[in-house]
Amino acid sequence: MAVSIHPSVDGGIKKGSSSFTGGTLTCKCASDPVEVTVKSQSAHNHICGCTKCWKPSGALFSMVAVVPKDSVSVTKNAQKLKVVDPSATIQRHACTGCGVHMYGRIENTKHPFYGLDFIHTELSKQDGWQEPQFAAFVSSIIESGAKPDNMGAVRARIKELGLEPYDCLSPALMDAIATHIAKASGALAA
Ligand SMILES: N[C@@H](CCC(=O)N[C@@H](CS)C(=O)NCC(=O)O)C(=O)O
Ligand SMILES: [Zn+2]
Ligand SMILES: [Zn+2]
Repeated sequence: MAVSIHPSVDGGIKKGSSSFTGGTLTCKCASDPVEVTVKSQSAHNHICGCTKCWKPSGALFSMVAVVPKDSVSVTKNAQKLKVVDPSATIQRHACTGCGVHMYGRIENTKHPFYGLDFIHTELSKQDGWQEPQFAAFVSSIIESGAKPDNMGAVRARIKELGLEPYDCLSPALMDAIATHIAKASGALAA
């Protein structure tokens, strides 16, 4: 049986729609669910193996994308949200009822990704969100208890799905982060 990566990709990756302009994310509470409205298509969608990103139960990976923070608003039951780890770079606002992370925000204005919020588009009923582009922090699944001996099979399955596995972010995003830092330090002309 194929290794299960995440329910949104296990059956094959379905392309998003270039005309899609956003939708609503709903947590998993049976009553009074939190609702977040996103008025934008998502970008840089990827699966993430790190211990900090929210994963649906049983999944090895999370699926997470970014949107401009100004396109994100909490439209129902905001009182149920709480920041999981206030010391983290990404402030993940989770539902205190079901544990789902509704959005993650970077408050540090100097951070390379400041202005972008992190969202899990699987929480939306709408079709058309950008499909995942790569797999990040693959080795980190071991930190959640995945068997090191199975990593070859996990990476092979990710490749079979058409995604490239990386142990940090993708080269394009790592280059963007390094460029931002080099411009801030003066090593590169701004
Ligand atoms: N190996 C670590 C990696 C954590 C990590 O660096 N996660 C990345 C991808 S989400 C990140 O940008 N984290 C910032 C944060 O969590 O605030 C873990 O699994 O906990
Ligand atoms: Zn909830
Ligand atoms: Zn992550």
